[in-house]
Parts: sequence; C-alpha cells; structure tokens
Amino acid sequence: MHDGSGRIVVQNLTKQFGPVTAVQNLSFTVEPGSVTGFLGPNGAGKTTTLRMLLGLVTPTAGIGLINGQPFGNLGNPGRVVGAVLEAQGFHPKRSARNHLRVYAAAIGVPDQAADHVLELVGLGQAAHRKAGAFSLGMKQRLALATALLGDPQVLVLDEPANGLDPEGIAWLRTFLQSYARQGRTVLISSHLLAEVEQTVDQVVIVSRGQTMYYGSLDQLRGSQRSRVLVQPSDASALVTALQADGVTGIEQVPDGRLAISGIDAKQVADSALKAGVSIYGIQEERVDLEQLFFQLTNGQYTGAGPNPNPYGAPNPYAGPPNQSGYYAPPTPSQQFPSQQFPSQQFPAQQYPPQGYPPAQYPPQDYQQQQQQTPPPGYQQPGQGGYGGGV
Ligand SMILES: Nc1ncnc2c1ncn2[C@@H]1O[C@H](COP(=O)(O)OP(=O)(O)OP(=O)(O)O)[C@@H](O)[C@H]1O
Repeated sequence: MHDGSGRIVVQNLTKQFGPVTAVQNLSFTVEPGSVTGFLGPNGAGKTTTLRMLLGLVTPTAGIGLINGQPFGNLGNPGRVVGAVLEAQGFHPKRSARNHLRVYAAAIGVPDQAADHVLELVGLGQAAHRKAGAFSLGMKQRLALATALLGDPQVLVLDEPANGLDPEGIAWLRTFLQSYARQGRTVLISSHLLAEVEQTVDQVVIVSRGQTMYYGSLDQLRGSQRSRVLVQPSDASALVTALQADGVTGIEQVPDGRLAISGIDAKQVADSALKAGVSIYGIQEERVDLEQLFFQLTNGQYTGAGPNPNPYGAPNPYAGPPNQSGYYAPPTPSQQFPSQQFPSQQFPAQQYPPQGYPPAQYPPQDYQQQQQQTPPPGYQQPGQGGYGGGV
C-alpha cells in the first residue's frame, strides 16, 4: 500500500532517447501543502520527467514515486493523482459534461462529480457545449476538471497556464494555492518564471535535463546581492573612507564608477559625507528573478556541450544533490563575475528521505500494467486531462 503522504519524490531520474539525454540524474521532493513550480526552457526535460512520474515513460535510471509508490502501484491512481499533460484530445463532438462522465466511470466516481468539477473550474455554464468548440483556455479548464474528478490528493499539471487569459491565470493561482492549503500536493510545470512566480512556494529549475536550482523563490531572491554604483568627486578618498568603515567589496567598473558590495546606498552616502566627498550619482543595482532564471538556464541553446555552465566555471548545480540534498542558487560572485562575495549557505533539506528503498525500477509487473486496455470511450494517456486512470 502507498504511504498516503501525498509526497512526490523524484530520485536520480534519467531518460535517454537514443542519443538525446532528456533528463539527467534529476532529484527533488514535492511536499504536501505546497505548490511547486517545475521550471525550465523548452526542451529542458520537464514533460519527460512528468511522464516518467506518471508511468507513461519508463526511466532509463532512477525512480519517481507518489505516496511512496511508483504510479503503477497506486491501485486506483485516479483517486490519488490528477494529472494534465496536454489540454487536447477531447472528443470534439462530446459535451464537456459527457466527456467528464466517461472519465468518472473509468475511475469509479459518480456522474454528479462531473457537474461538481465543472463548477469548480468555472465551466458550469458550458457543461452542455461540445468540447471541440472550446477555446484553448476553456480546454485547459476542462482538462483540469478531468484531473479533479477523483478528488485527488496530488495534482500534476504540465503548463497549466498555457492559453489562459490574465483573469484565468489569476483564477488558477488562487485555485492551486487553496488546493495546496488543504494539505494537498501540487506540481506545475512552466517555461516562464513570471507565469508561476506568484503561485509557487518552491521551484525546481531545470536546464538540459539537469537541476540548476531547487528551493524556495525567497531563497533564490535572497541570493541576490545588490551592489551600489557610485560616482564620487574623489574616488580614492571614498575608497579610504569606506575601508576605514570596514567595507572590503570595492572595485572600479569600466565606466569609472565604484562598485561597492555588502552595504546599501545610504551607508555609502554616509561614508562619503563623513569624508567630505561629493557624490555625483548613486544607484543600487539588483539582478531580478527573471534575469537569474535566464542565467541559470541559458546554457540550453548555446551549443556549449552537454553540461554547460552559464558562468564559465564548472557548473556547481549539475549532477546529484550534495550531502544536504540542496542545490544552492548561484553565488553573487556568479551574478557579478568581477566581484568576490562570500558564497551562500542554505539550510539543509532531507533528501533522499530517510529509510528510502534503493531504486529498483521499473517493478517486474510494471510494463504489463501500462498495457492495460482503456475502458470504452477512454482517451489515450497524455491526451487531454485525465484522472490518472492510464
Ligand atoms: N519520445 C521522444 N523521443 C525522442 N526525444 C524525445 C522524446 N520526448 C522528448 N524528447 C526530447 O527530450 C528533450 C526534453 O523534452 P521535453 O518535452 O521533456 O522538454 P520540456 O522541458 O517539456 O519542453 P517544453 O517546454 O518545450 O514542453 C528534448 O530534446 C526532446 O526533443
């Protein structure tokens, strides 16, 4: 039996498609009660990872577990996991309600559940309309409704905001957050940080199938050190004054200004005032999250080989997690290569979970389970939303 935790564990997952390494030694955990964003550029390996987690693709190595079990061992998975991989593949002539009733029958929930989930996703008024005439955003909502049919503990959604208008995105955010606050587990993928930034509690950022960052956005934000760029009347007098105040992170940038790290603009101005140095310009420079995301993932299409480092040094984030299981964000010195900042220390996460069985995957009977004939009218796995009964 599964452990009922709702936890998702991805441990050293790898998928090789011939010469293409789609996913490489990927590890992360998604805890119940949180929304986790699975982020990376096109082709980073997000969908392949989710498909492995949902038992639709056999890993080359590693394991994906939900409730402590591979997907295929979950019994009636539609009651445990609701998943949407593609908001397509609905029977075009079937009404939204009838589409959902087919799935309801497949996972053993009453017909009334169809109307309930249609209301939940805001499609109550469109229940009788044919899915083929739905807009992309409406299809996303119908796919989500399908995933919700079994009242699952775990939601896995691939690019759920795709096609939603701003109001739809805001609605999805509120919905997923409240779903997670009920103690459920939500994993959503996106190639746009901005799209999910306000929704997620933690992120797993991947590039070329490898983890580049794993942790909270707050920690990623906290890794950003601003530096102060200042144009003084007398640079050497200001440097002397700053050094007397214990500031060490000072350098001259090519345009002649001083770049000072470790203190804010007010402190720089105070030191200048004490030293009688005039300031002709002062500016706090900060790398924003979107920029950081791009820096973490921009090796994807540079043709720089299989394990590129966006900063030109050995990639500190690639490969398996360190002893504490934590992938630290880039140190500030990587954001501002000319500077030397102390490297960040981040709190340890427990990974892999204690007492975790060694990876033996797939189980002997797993392939057979994947080949079961779907019930009549049941769509193929990965086509449209499904309640997990793949
Ligand atoms: N069935 C397959 N056969 C061969 N290569 C595949 C297959 N599925 C995926 N790939 C390759 O694996 C890599 C990762 O693809 P994947 O679809 O997992 O990325 P993704 O992060 O989901 O991208 P996107 O954001 O564009 O959906 C890509 O290079 C892709 O071409």
